[in-house]
Amino acid sequence: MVSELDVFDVIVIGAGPAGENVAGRTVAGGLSTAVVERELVGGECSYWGCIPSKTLIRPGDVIAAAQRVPGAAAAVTGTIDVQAALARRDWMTSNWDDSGQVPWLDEVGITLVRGHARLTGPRTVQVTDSEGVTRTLTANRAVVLATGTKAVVPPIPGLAEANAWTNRGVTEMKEIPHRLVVIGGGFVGAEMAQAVKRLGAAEVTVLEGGPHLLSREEPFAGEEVGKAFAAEGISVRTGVHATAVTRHDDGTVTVTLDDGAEVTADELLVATGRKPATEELGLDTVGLTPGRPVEVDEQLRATGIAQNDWLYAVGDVNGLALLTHMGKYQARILGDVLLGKDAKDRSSRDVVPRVTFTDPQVCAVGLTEKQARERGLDIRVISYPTGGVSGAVTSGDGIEGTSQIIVDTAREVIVGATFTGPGVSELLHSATIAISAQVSMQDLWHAVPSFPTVSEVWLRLLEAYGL
Ligand SMILES: Cc1cc2nc3c(=O)[nH]c(=O)nc-3n(C[C@H](O)[C@H](O)[C@H](O)COP(=O)(O)OP(=O)(O)OC[C@H]3O[C@@H](n4cnc5c(N)ncnc54)[C@H](O)[C@@H]3O)c2cc1C
Ligand SMILES: NC(=O)c1ccc[n+]([C@@H]2O[C@H](COP(=O)([O-])OP(=O)(O)OC[C@H]3O[C@@H](n4cnc5c(N)ncnc54)[C@H](O)[C@@H]3O)[C@@H](O)[C@H]2O)c1
Repeated sequence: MVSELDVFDVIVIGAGPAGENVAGRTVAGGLSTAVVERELVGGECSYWGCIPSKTLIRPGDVIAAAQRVPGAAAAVTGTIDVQAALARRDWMTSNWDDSGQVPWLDEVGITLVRGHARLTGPRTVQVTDSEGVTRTLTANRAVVLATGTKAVVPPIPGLAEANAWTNRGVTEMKEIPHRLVVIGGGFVGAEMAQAVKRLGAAEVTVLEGGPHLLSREEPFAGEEVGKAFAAEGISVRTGVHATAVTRHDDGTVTVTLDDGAEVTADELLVATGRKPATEELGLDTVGLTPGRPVEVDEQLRATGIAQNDWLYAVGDVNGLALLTHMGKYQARILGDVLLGKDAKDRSSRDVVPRVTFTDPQVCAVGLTEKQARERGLDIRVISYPTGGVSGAVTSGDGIEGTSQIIVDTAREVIVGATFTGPGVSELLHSATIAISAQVSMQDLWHAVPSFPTVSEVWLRLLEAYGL
């Protein structure tokens, strides 16, 4: 018999940023809501993603910024206090303890159920706790999958036995390795390679299969980051593939490459992408395929199930945009959908803002040039050096980078933008607004950037467009 205590309007599986935000919205709208979490409330972002990675990047970034300013540079003479930097990371992750996040759930009235959840059929979720005790929950209105992703570990011989770091190992590190080798030069690999080097590693080598770092972004962005990495002694090898990994008895690890070269280090970070956490979720019981992302429509409703009015997916698990802010956006939209409002996701496919927190930063939103051309859009690509405006020069010496917009000439609106340069992340939201609201080039001309700010690149880009 089903206990009334186990029946909710909404059951959310996963208490990461996406799951927490759906639950916050539905409970505020009067729907009884349970969240099931098998690890820590807060998810990957709080403990092994955004928060510890950005905290570990910050000390090196601050020093680099000061070193670009004559006068201030002279004041930066010491080395980073690594123990203090790691202690701050520990504080930022609450020592991987979620007791600080749980009271919010209680305060707003969300029921937290600890354990591993799996679907057992439409609207039913079985939860198994750490003692093996199971409980079956039933949802009157919706089950929301918000289970996130896990690191992909490619099938390279020896890798599974090499005790390599994924994002978890590197964000939890207790000391800085003397030598680090990184497989994969995407978001995680690039950010963490530079963080570890700046925290004091003697040698960092990034092995990237594609032609340049940050393969999802404009090619110039990855090339500029690669150039900056070379200048600070981070070795980048592109177009290479690992064929074997060996962990030796002395603790060192060797990666053998397809060109016969070998790289030996003290730690190995695997940063080759993510896979959806849907393998043990009971997707097969509702006609979906385990291990695949849960594809959704514009209302975040899972597709591929007949007459689906109950199963939804938000955040990384739906594979649309693997970023915290996008998962939270989807959660807000879904909250409104479940409360009966006419809400739709307008941004997760084509208006996704993303920042790679390397130095230089790579900030982009919307389509890349390649994506725009693949869609057959008639475009003009306009670019201007980020360092070519007074606001960059007053910020320091050697501020370089590229600002680029992609204009759909038929509609005279921007469909993609990329800004590279040190500390330019705050520029990005201006482009996000322009793209999301489809502001015309003519109207942008009247949005005057302040002098002397780096935002003046907007003025130069519009002039280069012909305004
Ligand atoms: C190193 C690193 C740095 C990153 N930096 C950034 C950044 O700077 N900015 C940014 O926007 N994004 C960043 N990301 C991405 C960001 O972490 C993810 O997009 C975000 O965590 C996704 O949120 P989510 O709620 O969808 O999933 P998650 O945060 O993965 O949460 C899912 C939760 O579901 C739980 N769960 C899974 N399966 C079950 C189950 N069957 N039963 C019960 N519970 C379950 C998990 O334990 C987890 O707590 C980074 C990622 C990494 C790895
Ligand atoms: N600042 C941020 O917002 C931020 C930071 C970190 C992660 N994230 C999110 O997490 C996701 C995952 O990040 P990620 O870096 O793991 O994945 P990614 O997809 O960004 O990069 C993976 C890289 O590994 C390379 N690669 C794959 N297999 C390889 C192999 N066998 N050998 C060599 N190279 C190989 C790929 O070419 C690619 O460049 C990102 O897509 C992003 O959405 C965001």
